[in-house]
Amino acid sequence: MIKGLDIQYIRRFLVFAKPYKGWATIGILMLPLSIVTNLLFPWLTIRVIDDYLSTGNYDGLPWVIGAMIAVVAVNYIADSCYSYFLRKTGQHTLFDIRMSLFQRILNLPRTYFDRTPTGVTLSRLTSDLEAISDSFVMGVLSMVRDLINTVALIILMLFINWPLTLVVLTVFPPVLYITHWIRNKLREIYKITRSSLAKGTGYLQECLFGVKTVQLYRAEEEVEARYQAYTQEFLHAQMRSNKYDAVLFSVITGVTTITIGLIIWYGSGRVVQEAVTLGVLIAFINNMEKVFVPLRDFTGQIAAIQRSFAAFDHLDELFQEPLEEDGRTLLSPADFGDRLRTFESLEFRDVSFRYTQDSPYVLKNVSFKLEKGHQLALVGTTGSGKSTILRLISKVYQDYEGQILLNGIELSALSIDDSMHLFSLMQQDVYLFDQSIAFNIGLGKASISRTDIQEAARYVYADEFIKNLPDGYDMALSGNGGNLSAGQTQLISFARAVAQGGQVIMLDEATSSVDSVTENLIQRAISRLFKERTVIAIAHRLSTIRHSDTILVLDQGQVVEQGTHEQLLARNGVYAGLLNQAADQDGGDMVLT
Ligand SMILES: Nc1ncnc2c1ncn2[C@@H]1O[C@H](COP(=O)(O)OP(=O)(O)OP(=O)(O)O)[C@@H](O)[C@H]1O
Repeated sequence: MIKGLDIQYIRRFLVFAKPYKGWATIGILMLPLSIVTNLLFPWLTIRVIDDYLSTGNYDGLPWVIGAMIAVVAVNYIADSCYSYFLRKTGQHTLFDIRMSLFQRILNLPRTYFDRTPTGVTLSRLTSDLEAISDSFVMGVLSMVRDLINTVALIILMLFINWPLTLVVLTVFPPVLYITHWIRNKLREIYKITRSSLAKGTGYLQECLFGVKTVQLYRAEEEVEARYQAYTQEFLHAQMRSNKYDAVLFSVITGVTTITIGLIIWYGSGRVVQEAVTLGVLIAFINNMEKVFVPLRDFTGQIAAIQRSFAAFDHLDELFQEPLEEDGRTLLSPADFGDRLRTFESLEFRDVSFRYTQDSPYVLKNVSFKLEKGHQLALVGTTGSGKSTILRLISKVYQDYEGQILLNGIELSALSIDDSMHLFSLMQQDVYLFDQSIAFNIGLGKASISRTDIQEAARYVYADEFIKNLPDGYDMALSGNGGNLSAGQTQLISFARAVAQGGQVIMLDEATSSVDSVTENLIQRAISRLFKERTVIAIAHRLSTIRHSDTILVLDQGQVVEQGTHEQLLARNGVYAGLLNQAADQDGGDMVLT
């Protein structure tokens, strides 16, 4: 009844259980013991009734009763060990799946995050894994045991009295048909349930992230209405699945009762004719419970297992997401030797790029060269492609046309680790974790010392303000640096980039205005970097732009002008126009946006 695809999933995920096969083996070895003791009990019941109670000969009866007690005890122990060891295997396996998924998510390309809301990924790691833990690990274990027990019981019943067993078996085909039909229905519904839950979680995550904006713009009602729509979809799917669950449950309960009635009706007639003993009839009535109750539970477990198959489906999708470097042939360190030890040059040759196959080009034949010790400023109106250039250098996106040469080597042939160690990125939209300032500066450099962290902060003039904060470098940040000012956040981002130790600084200059003292520190840090390092900067402030050896002016993805500040001013073209525009709006340092 398990479809080919399901078996494929199970196989794929069973690989994770391999390290725990010792525990699984102990659990599985308990199964025959559980089955044998389960069969011995009805057999001993028949013996007690037919050989002792019906004949009035009680010699040896205490031994048989003793044996029955021992059988029950062994059955109990075998069942407990079976559940304990297999659950332990399941839970450790899930732990490994969770860690492996998390690691994979961290390495997925940016395109995945562009098209997938964060909440959807979040629900894969939380509710989908929970569904597998609750339903698959627990459900499958009891289902397998119940199924084997039921088959074994039916075989025993056939041996004891086949005509009575045939009475029982006549009801099996309709029951199996109904179970199969409802199973398919439930599977469809569980898929909807999980995807609406994921959508709801995604939206919830987005709302909580932007709750301040929601409150500021009084958008509570609008946001609530959308959340209600998602949760309502979830509720409807749940209601539908409840309906099928209820039908299934009552069908099985009804069938059990009818079959017991049939057995009593047919069996008592045979007892009167002395074709069946009383012990056999009583054992059959008892066995009915043992055949149908697992069948009823089995259908309940099927519902839970459907839920976990839908979850497997989602996790499998995530495991199938290609990693950025999948399918690419990369050069190994042996191929490029020590040509990447120090930064020499970075060259764009006719680079064109679009984010997706069906979207327009955002970079068109861009060419420039950055030499060691030089500074390059990227200038242009919003959306002209400046950040995209930095993203291509950082290998956040890779499928560009043309050539990007790092020290003469094609960038797409290098792994992120082999190329990115030469660069440090100073982001505008820096993310600060809810950890200490020291942790945030040293991010990604597990072995960095406190002295090096302080050195990096001193280099960008951040040391003084950090030392004046309560707890200094150990001050805990919260809410993405919500307890710092915008300027302080920028300085920490600068310190983080310097601590990374890259030879080329990629700066995405912030446009937001900060207080004049911090602004002064930021300007001093930038001019120090421009004097001492190789820099490629998305520059907005005239003071930053003027420090650059080369200014690249971009317009709608194309390089329209290239030169020094003086050369471009003399040209009186796009750059001069941008400057004039900024001069009209600004009082102090001009900001080109
Ligand atoms: N992840 C993305 N997916 C699809 N299109 C994108 C993506 N990021 C940017 N774009 C598009 O690419 C174009 C260039 O964007 P880019 O961020 O490089 O501009 P920019 O010059 O850095 O702008 P700004 O100064 O406003 O930051 C824009 O039209 C933008 O809409």
